[in-house]
Amino acid sequence: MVEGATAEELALAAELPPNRWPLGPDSPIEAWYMDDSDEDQRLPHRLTPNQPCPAEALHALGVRVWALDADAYERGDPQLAAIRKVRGYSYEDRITITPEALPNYEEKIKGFYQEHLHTDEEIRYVLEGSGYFDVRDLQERWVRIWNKRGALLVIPEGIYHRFTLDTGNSITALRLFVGVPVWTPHNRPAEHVPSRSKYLASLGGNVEASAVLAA
Ligand SMILES: CSCCC(=O)/C(O)=C/O
Ligand SMILES: [Fe+2]
Repeated sequence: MVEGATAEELALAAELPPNRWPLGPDSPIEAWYMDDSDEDQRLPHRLTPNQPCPAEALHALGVRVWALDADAYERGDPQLAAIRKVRGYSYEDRITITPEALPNYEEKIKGFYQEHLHTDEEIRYVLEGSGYFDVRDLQERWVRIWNKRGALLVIPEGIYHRFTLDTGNSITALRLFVGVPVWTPHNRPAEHVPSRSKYLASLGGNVEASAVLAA
């Protein structure tokens, strides 16, 4: 139990089991396996036919999601407050990614789309617009996670991932963090970064199972 959190806060912040995840085309979050074409990164890159990534597969990779009421943000959303408290997210800022709003836009966009990992969780809450967070699964496939207004996404320390805008070309998101933020990306290969082995160890049997599947 998190110190100081009430039962109500714990319930509001609770992780949903994957079979109740708010994933799908009518939800703020949707996930699918990507094709390998090198067309514009902002296109959806769905396979034909589309192959959704099941919530259980994302959960097994350590990804966590919530669909929040973005309209409630400005008036102080109790669910977001509870998640922040229970998960210890003490830092918060806001990033808007458009050519006009983001200094060094072209360079930043390129950097976000380089496959990388971080030494902490990456936590983003979409307030406006949308974008794609791609994560690598254990068979080296890219899973594209489409995050729209209301999507709160947590991707684990040590997972290889990247970010791109979609064809809407705009996103405003909250960046949350435990303590003083460290944004440094470690571009692949980053096997020497302790967070990578920590991540793989955290997956436990999933790594062995995936090796068998990939063989
Ligand atoms: C919408 S947040 C921009 C992407 C980012 O901060 C990051 O680290 C991507 O991996
Ligand atoms: Fe990142």
